[in-house]
Amino acid sequence: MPQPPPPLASPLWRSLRAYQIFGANTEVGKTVFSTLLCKAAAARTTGRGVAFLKPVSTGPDSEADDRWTTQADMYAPLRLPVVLVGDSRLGGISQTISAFESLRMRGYDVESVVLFKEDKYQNFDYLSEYFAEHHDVPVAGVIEPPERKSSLEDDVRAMAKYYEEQSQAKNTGDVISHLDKRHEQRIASLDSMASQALEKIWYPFTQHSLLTPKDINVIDSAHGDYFQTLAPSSSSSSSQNDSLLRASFDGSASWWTQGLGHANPRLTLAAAYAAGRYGHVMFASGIHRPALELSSTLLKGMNSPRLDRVFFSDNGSTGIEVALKMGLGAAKLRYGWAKEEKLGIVGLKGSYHGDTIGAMDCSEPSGYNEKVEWYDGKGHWFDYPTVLCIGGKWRVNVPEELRQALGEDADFGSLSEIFNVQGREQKGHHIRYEAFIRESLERLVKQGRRFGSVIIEPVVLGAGGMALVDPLFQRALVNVVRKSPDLFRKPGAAVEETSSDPNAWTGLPIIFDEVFTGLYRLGRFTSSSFLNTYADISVHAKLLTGGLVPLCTTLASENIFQSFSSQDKTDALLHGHSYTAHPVGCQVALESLNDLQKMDQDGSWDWAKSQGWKSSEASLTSGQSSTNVWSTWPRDLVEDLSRQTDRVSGIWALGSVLAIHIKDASGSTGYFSNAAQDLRDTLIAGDSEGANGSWNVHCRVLGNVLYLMAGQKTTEESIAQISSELRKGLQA
Ligand SMILES: CC(N)[C@H](N)CCCCCC(=O)O
Repeated sequence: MPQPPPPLASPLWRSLRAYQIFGANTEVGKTVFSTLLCKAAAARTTGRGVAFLKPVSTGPDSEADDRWTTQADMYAPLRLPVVLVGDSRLGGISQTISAFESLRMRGYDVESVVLFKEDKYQNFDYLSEYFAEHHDVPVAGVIEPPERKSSLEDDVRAMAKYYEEQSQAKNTGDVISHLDKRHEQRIASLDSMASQALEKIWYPFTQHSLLTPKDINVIDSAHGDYFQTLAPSSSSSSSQNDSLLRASFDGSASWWTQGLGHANPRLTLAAAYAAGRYGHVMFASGIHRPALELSSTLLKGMNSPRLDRVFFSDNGSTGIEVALKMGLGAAKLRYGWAKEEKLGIVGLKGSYHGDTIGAMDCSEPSGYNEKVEWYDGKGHWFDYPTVLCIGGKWRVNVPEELRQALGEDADFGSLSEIFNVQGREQKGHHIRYEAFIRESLERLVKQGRRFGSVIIEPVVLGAGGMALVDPLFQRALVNVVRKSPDLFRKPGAAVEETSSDPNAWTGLPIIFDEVFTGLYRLGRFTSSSFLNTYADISVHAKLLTGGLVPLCTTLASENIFQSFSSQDKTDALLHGHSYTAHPVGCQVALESLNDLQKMDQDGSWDWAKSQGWKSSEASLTSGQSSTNVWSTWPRDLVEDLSRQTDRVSGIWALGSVLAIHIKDASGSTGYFSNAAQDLRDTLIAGDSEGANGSWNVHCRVLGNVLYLMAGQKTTEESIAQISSELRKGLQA
């Protein structure tokens, strides 16, 4: 089978300069200007060649090379500096400005506009002023070529004379000088960025004293799943002939946000449209189409009888704070707790719901919060069984301390079998879980603990170390809490009336933090579906906007919503960010969700599902399709790597996430372990043998866990290439 080409590096060399000529229209003189610029450049580069390439033909079917993508989109990953040939004819001003804007919106640097100077429409005069004033881009005018002669010979002679004269004209020379200057500036800027960053930036989740310039990922641009980063060899003396940039797979999906590809033109256009139509508009007591349509799309996609209302905020952390206010507020009201009777949350060990202090307080004490002055963990965090592939077997691992209550580790034939929660319930697997949870809660309540909400990340605990939780345990937790209002009401308080609303919360409001796990990250619209249950409050961000802009939504049931309704203004949910429901985010989210849902429906992920995940297991008797639990990462990759038991303690893959738990010789795990660092360094060093330069995999680790997160548009070829790097990296 022919090998797919390695990921594409944007071409940028110290000596060789490459430019792209775009025309604002047909017949504007692309060939003439290309010839003039090549001749002018050749005159300056004694002994070195100047080459010109017309990569594709357009036009009618019989002449066109490609009809499926615009050329502006097709070449975008190369991000060559652009010379735009403007249109000097009637209508040419708007043609030229539109072309410029379309290129700029796609991330091109239009360095120079060139066009014919002619007297009738005088577009040159207008455009020179326009581009100088609005974009600081120089416009060069060149006299028009001579009229076509009747004889070919005369015509060739006249054009040769024209090219000779105009390539030496000052205006043409100025274009080349300007391009040279901009080239030098671009490289100088890339060269100095890392050291400047060390002086000016305060990085997130980074110990600066350990940081050197070489640790800083200098990103020139990004496209699809790849950053274009400054290659380590770029500063060496041999670099005159090496591309300064290399493709770097964005292995953390830019901190779990990326789904539809960097610089996705549809999302960019959606953002530009909303910015152009609204900018940002105040949302309290207002409404705009993008927010309303997004709310309907989200609620419909969640398909939950318990979710009716959408509250907008900025990012996952703030969306969680909103959810906590909703859940704790509703519980306090229902059970009649006084203001000073503080309520805690029920959660899971290692959970992490955001970096703001309220969100931190619902995580157990850990390295993340131990030095945060105001941190005050408020809750109980259950330990739980996790799922890992170990030595080729899919296993539910029960922590040592829980074995007496929950039983021993159990092996399953596949991940799908573990996720068949209804099938496992029919076999009674949940009974010990439920008993353990009920007994633990009873004990805590007897000790005087009070709870106001359950908050969990369905299935995967992200920042807590990419732990894949046994979904049956989380389902048991939800079910026990819902069946146990007796544990949560204020002692001595009258038993509350049963609500006529079948979807009213019972026990405690259940909050699902789907910020990382939802919206197809794990292969499904909502990760709650893995638990086969519905939340009362559900938080969504990250993939919500396909990876372009921050936005968060907290969805709630009508019943929760009504808890805040009274004649007293202070009973309302007094919360609202300045950029609440910003139209740009809403429009981008709408576009993202539509695209993701379309991909789900049209079988875009069939290639991934058929990589070993689509099997017909006899155990799947409850109408649950085995293909519902699948990953972008091939099953044989996961199972093969899991057999490297000398280095790997376990591995799992679900949706676009692959998590490798590396053994730590010192026995320590968690964020402060360094066990996964070697593998990360190997992947970052990259494949130096790529045909058009080296490429690498940029990723982050969570202590002893190295995870890779593909996008929802990542191709089978990319996954195969990265899988091969991973196999090599683990053997190294
Ligand atoms: C990205 C995100 N949701 C959280 N704010 C940070 C999670 C911890 C990541 C730590 C790291 O990458 O070093």
